[in-house]
Amino acid sequence: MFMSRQPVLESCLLQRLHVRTRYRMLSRFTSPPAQLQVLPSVTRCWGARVYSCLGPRRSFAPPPSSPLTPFLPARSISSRVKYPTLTMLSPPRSPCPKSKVLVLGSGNFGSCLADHLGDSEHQVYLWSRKQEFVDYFNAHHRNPDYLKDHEFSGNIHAVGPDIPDADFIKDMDVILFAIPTQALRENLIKLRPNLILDRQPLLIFVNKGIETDTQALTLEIIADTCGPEIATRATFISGPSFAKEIVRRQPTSVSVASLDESQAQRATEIFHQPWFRCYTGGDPIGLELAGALKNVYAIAAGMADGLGFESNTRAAIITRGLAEMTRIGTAYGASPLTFLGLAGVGDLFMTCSSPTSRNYTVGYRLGKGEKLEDIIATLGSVAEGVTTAKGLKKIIDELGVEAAIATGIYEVLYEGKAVNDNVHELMARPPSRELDLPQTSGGGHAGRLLAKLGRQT
Ligand SMILES: NC(=O)C1=CN([C@@H]2O[C@H](COP(=O)(O)OP(=O)(O)OC[C@H]3O[C@@H](n4cnc5c(N)ncnc54)[C@H](O)[C@@H]3O)[C@@H](O)[C@H]2O)C=CC1
Ligand SMILES: O=C(CO)COP(=O)(O)O
Repeated sequence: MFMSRQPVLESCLLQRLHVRTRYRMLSRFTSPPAQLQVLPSVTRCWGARVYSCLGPRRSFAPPPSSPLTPFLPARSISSRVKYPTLTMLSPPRSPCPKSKVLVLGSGNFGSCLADHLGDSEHQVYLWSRKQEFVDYFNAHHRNPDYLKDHEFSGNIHAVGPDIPDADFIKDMDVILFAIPTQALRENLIKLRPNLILDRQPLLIFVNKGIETDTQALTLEIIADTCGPEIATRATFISGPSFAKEIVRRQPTSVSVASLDESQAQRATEIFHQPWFRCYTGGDPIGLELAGALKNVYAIAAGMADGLGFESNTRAAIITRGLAEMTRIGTAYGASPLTFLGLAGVGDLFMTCSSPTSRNYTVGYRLGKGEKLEDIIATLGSVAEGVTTAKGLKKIIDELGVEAAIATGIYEVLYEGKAVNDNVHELMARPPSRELDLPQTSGGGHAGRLLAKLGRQT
């Protein structure tokens, strides 16, 4: 997945002796994991390399279907079970330079990324608006609400419940926002007076959604609340990246984009590790749209699975969903290429095909006949696709692009359309050309947004 297998095998043959010698040198490592002992030698070597590259985790429970399962220790999710430290065989890239990072939002993704950065020896402050969270986290180094079985990096200190003040912020090198899109504006309004422009930390955003009332992307929310200078330098990370897999150091790759690519490069330097690859780009608008829209198609895919449809249907939803989101994105003024990247098809494929996805789960439960209010009330975590579908509908209407799947999901969620009728209506449409990109003039919505930022299209 993250490297071609042939070079891996070749380099493993060269490294095999080296790795084994180093195993013997490790006094704390008494015997290799059982899985590595029973595998054929070349495979064992590859396994040893992957295992050493991924390093130890305090929590680890590879799913039975994982392709890496044979190479990874059958570690209990309980952190009471300790495994030998193998990071020294392939240590994390040392962060250059070591940074002070404030993570806003202590849900699944905020706490997961705080852990990732803490493991890279950055000094991390994890903000929560709840005092109970702050007290519990600092006492136990665990998140009481999400990723509950994971023991978090010792380099994280929880802060809150008030938003950090100007004195605190001026010491930060990075502020990472992992707050759901609908709550971002209110938090940026609170934070803005504490940001000093000439000592502006790197601002990174990982939320995937569209603001319902305004149809604004995050870039526009930042421009509205903090001004064009801050928005232009804002950096966005998106891509197939389930929090619970990142904390287990499963190989993960993401897209990182900013209008100021030097900022995207800075973010990459902070996040990139052998188990977490970052690919930089300069189309934050496309990256944001891709991340937000894939959640709507994940609801559609889950709904089809919930109704009992199988592989043909899911493949059609993923492929037609990609065509649709590329069409919407292009009409908006984003680059169609961005939708072929990790933030586009990568994340679309993952969330449309995994019950780990909350958006897929919303769709699945709708397909099984549950009511939306009941699903939201019991999901326990945000599913951004539900609110995004509403903002997206207005964008689709304004752009005048054909987007039958997204429109159907909007009608199911907000107009009471039955899920079965939705499928029948989608299938009963007359035949059409498969792939067409809309013509854009004047840069579309992106042109207006960039003009707001003082940028020419
Ligand atoms: N969980 C995942 O694997 C990934 C999530 N994301 C995105 O990251 C964003 C956050 O998602 P999760 O952390 O998973 O959500 P979550 O539901 O696990 O946590 C949300 C966090 O935001 C906080 N929050 C909610 N309303 C708030 C407000 N008004 N002010 C301040 N804080 C507030 C909650 O207390 C909670 O700590 C979403 O946009 C999501 O799409 C992106 C990639 C992966
Ligand atoms: O965006 C995600 C992973 O990349 C998480 O997806 P869900 O929000 O559907 O769980």
